[in-house]
Amino acid sequence: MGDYKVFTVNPGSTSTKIALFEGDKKVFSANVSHDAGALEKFETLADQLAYRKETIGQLLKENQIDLRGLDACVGRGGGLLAMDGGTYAIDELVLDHSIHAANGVIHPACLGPSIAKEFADMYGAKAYTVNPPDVDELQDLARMTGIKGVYRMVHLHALNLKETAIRHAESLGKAYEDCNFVVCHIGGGISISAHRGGKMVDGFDIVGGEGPMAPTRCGSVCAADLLKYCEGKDLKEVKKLCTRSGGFVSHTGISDALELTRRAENGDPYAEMLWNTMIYQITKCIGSMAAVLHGKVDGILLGGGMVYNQDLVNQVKEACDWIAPVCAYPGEFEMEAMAAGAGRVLDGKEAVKTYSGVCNFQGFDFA
Ligand SMILES: Nc1ncnc2c1ncn2[C@@H]1O[C@H](COP(=O)(O)OP(=O)(O)O)[C@@H](O)[C@H]1O
Ligand SMILES: CCCC(=O)OP(=O)(O)O
Repeated sequence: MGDYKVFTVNPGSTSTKIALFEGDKKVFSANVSHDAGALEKFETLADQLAYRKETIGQLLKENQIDLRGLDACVGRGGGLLAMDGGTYAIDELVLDHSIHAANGVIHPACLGPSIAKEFADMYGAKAYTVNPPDVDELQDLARMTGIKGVYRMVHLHALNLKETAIRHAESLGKAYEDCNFVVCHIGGGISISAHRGGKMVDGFDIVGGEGPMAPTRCGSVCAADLLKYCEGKDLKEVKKLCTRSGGFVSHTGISDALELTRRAENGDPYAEMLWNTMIYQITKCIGSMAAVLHGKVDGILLGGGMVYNQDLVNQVKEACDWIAPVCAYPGEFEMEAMAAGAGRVLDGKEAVKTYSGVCNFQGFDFA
């Protein structure tokens, strides 16, 4: 990659991460934690924009970071209508759809494009968003459900999943497009996905209640049980089980997996059962993605914060390494992925994409 100066911005639920890259070298990074109360006072995501930008400006000033000569600024995206993977120019449509969460998924990542565009304009740089969670490359077979008119659409940690896959393919001396992988992000939310020919051809929707239970998410639940559970309840509150109040939060009130494992180690049988159940469900989902790839799997790749836990990695290996080698990439490469995505288009290795604003799946002609 050329020696491009790229500034990356990743707004999260309780943090704002920034990083500056020169070529593939990270020359500065910072992660500001926001007090939950400080964010709660903002009614809408858009209301947080000024506060987030101010936080970033202050960080740059305190650390004497000079963005002059910037080539590109990349913001993690969100809120966009389903799209193919790639690096997208941030234009008026991206700005409008992300800040207003056109797809109805309200997540702080939606602030990324607005922040990136502002810094890019300030320094005469390009503004991009790379593989936002709205990337949906499902194959047709993965779309249909048993209810007429209901089709599967997914949201996943596309940024980290794809970067992990690209890096692992490189380590095998291959191109991502020539490999088959099952790639997982195991953090506050858990993404499990099947990658073939450089596309995420199947996966579980992390905002819709699919896949394994996660620290903040309920995961797949029998439809009949869920309908019964909904009786007499506020549906808005029930829906939060899919993204915020499910999983460990529903059972224990805490989302911190590290704390849950401490409780399990100290002999709490409930915590131990939850931990083992989550891992069991992860392995079942990995198995189903391996079947999607007809068993031709070059690797099962594990990323995300919980992969720092050796027990989790061991249990997944024990259950799944008959399918393919299980490789752990603890933490995430989100900032690196954004810089690399900008680098690929600045280098001309990949064409920059224009967001169409039209969902990339429009149903089947015959159904
Ligand atoms: N050694 C560990 N054992 C168990 N959980 C861990 C460990 N290290 C980090 N975690 C958990 O990982 C989760 C955060 O993962 P991360 O990928 O950063 O989350 P997010 O996807 O929300 O950004 C937290 O619940 C944290 O407690
Ligand atoms: C919009 C989906 C992105 C997401 O769920 O990320 P986290 O799990 O990090 O909240």
